[in-house]
Amino acid sequence: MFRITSTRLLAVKDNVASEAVTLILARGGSRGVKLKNLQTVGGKSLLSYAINAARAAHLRDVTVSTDHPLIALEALRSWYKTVLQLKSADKLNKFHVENEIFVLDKAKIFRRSKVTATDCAPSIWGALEFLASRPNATVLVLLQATSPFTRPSSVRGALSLLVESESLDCVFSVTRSHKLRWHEVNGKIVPQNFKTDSRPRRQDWEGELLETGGFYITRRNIVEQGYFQNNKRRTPDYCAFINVHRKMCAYGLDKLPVDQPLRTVTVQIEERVLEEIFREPTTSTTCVAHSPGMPKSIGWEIFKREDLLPYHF
Ligand SMILES: CC(=O)N[C@H]1[C@H]([C@H](O)[C@H](O)CO)O[C@](O)(C(=O)O)C[C@@H]1O
Repeated sequence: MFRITSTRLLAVKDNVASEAVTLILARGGSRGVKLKNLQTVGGKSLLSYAINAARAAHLRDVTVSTDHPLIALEALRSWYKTVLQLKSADKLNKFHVENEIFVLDKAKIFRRSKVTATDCAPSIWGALEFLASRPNATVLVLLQATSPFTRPSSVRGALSLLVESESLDCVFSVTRSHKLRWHEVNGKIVPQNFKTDSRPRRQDWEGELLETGGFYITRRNIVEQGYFQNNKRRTPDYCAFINVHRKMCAYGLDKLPVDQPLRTVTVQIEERVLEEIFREPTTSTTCVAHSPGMPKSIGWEIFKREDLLPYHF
């Protein structure tokens, strides 16, 4: 498992990273939640979180691919908070079209075709359609708007990891889980990742990696073969995994605190606590909860929420 550090972030070779293109797929016809990409969390649309993450990660070439005018408008609004106030025709005339992509300064909107925006179309179709218009791109960064907590530093770090390591074909976001899974077989429940007579203890088990869906960074040749990930071998030889914030995985979108201000300070503290426990699972709970700069109540709140009590001592 790789950890992204700020030193690594500084080491990004901009010339290589510049061959990377970032894509946010945001179709209008989402079935489960209508116009899902425009739904808000903490007062901001899911799409704007993805755009902001891309901008904060200093990704140079970011495109939103959509088949829906409101989504295109929201993409522009997120790029330029004032775009809705652009009343002068002069400003609007600055739009131009390049290879099917509407460009307004740095904001790019790709007109997604109906075929790649249907219910049964997988993301890879949208990615392939877009890449066809970008023959010089060697790396695709796919950001999913359904993960509003994707951290810019994770994306930037993941991209540098890929561009620095020729042997890597893809880097995508995962989280580590120690949950015991069961599945149903003919009306009976059967343990899936453990045996009932030897239940793993958290501290003796490295857990499992769960794909969070936050981002997928893949070399062009792999995408052209129809995949975001290759399955040649396990990490770190071909795929690398970034441990991203557990929250993305632990909370479904439906459980997010919709339209309530996000407590970002808590998120950072939470990450510190969890990292500490992953690094040293035998650390005492009291020790972590009382570490310098850690408000006591928050420490305990995190343990409770993450089911680390009473299992973590
Ligand atoms: C890159 C990719 O395959 N994206 C797919 C994601 C991820 O599989 C999921 O986010 C992983 O958690 O799921 C969907 O959004 C979904 O099921 O509606 C479809 C989308 O095509």
